[in-house]
Amino acid sequence: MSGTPVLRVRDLTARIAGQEVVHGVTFDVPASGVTAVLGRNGVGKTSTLRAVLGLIERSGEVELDGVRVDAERTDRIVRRGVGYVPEDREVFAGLTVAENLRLADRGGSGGATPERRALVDALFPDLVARAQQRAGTLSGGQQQMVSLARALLNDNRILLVDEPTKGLAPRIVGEVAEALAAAAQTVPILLVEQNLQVVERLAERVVVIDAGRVVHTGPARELLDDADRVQRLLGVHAERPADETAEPEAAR
Ligand SMILES: Nc1ncnc2c1ncn2[C@@H]1O[C@H](COP(=O)(O)OP(=O)(O)OP(=O)(O)O)[C@@H](O)[C@H]1O
Repeated sequence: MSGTPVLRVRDLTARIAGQEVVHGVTFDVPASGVTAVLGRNGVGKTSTLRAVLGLIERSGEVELDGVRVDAERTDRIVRRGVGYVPEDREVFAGLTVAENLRLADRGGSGGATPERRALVDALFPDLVARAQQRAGTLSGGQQQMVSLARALLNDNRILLVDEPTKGLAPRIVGEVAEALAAAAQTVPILLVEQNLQVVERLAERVVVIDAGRVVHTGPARELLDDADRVQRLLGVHAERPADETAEPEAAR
């Protein structure tokens, strides 16, 4: 891998309610593009993201742009420029789209600038049209766009995006993937994703986790081209986009 990684994770261990769920994971995230975190259900992908953010008890080393942040509180890590798009989207259902975005603005030098607002408006024209609509009345895909837009408003060094296409209809999965691809032109993304077509579309590199441990890292293409290894590591068959009969959800 060339260049200094934006995120270096070394021997990261995480606990939930005293029980260890991530057992010493080590990986790097390059300073550009999309790095996908793959693995079967319940292997510790979400917990790894949450441990990086300090949302759950953890030990080990986390470096952001060469600076150790593993002893810092979540709010400090976020202010250093780590954006989080959680699995459940977590939009404020009773607030409008515009209010959701306004609340997400971190302010100060890392907050929304006119340029960043323009970028978000260009990426999500549907949200501009629905600025006064309550977020709770949006579709799942639109709520995902709000969640992504909130993270993109701020000046982040990296985005941690957790299963953004989960539960979405195939057409909407494509739209979310397009938005992520455009976002990845502006900020490196660490993406938890189970849909291998989306991984193939977006990711340059993969980190595969099994039972709380990293079992494979490397170029996405190399893994996805190796059906036996995909089956062994992920327990699924790699569905190729060219395969018109493939049901995206079948890859989960
Ligand atoms: N709040 C919790 N309390 C207790 N155990 C939890 C909690 N959240 C997660 N776990 C356990 O931690 C382990 C890792 O879960 P995690 O959500 O990180 O996995 P994951 O790979 O992201 O799974 P999924 O693909 O299902 O989202 C699992 O065994 C899970 O049961």
